[in-house]
Amino acid sequence: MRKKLIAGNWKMNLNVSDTKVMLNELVKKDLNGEVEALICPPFTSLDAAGEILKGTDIKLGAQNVSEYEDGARTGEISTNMLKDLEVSYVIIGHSERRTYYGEDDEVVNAKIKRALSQGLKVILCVGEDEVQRSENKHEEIVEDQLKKGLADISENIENIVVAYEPIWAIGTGNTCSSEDAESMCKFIRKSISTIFNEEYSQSMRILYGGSVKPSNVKELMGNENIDGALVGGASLKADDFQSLVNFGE
Ligand SMILES: O=C[C@H](O)COP(=O)(O)O
Repeated sequence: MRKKLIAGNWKMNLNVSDTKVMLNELVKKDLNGEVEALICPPFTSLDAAGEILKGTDIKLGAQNVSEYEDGARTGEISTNMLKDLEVSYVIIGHSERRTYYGEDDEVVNAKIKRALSQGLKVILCVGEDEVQRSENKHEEIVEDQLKKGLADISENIENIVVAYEPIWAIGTGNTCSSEDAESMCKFIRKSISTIFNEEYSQSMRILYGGSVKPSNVKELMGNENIDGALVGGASLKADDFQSLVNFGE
């Protein structure tokens, strides 16, 4: 049985004071214990967030990590630094990193290898853009991202989560239909069985991301192959995040 995961990706939002206000409110709320809740704040808020989440069931994640060990890499953050702050998950290959910072599949693969080797859990993001979808190339694009991103990985594969995020649905309010999201998550599970094996593909969690909100989370989570959500905008407020974890209740 795959435990559902609701992950909040705050992106470049909420400074340290805002983080404290949001999380102090969130930790007082009743959250569905059957669902794993994860908050991924900006690097600058990880320490403060970790202090507040300590002793709760809400996990802490980062939005990016370097593929290199500690050393002369100005502006980068290492796995060692994340682990020091009790971070357990890291998002890798988000479309905003791929598009705005030129992260290609090779870099994504190196980051995943580094994170897994250090015992971090990875949320690998894949997804097609609007043109690729209109040309009916979405499966081909996603399969290619999975094959390249997960190439030559055999260590700690149970720590990989995949998030299907169609770029045209991110931050636009255009949610992918529940049927299309399920169809792509099912396709991803099939691809994973080819890359690794059938047994592992059945145990791996696959999330949907792109304009998930309290009003549509229940329908999306009712699908057989959708094991959670990676949520941007709707994860920034404690009430909304509670509602996401409680599937709209
Ligand atoms: O990582 C989260 C996704 O990019 C979705 O963002 P969104 O919920 O604001 O559409």
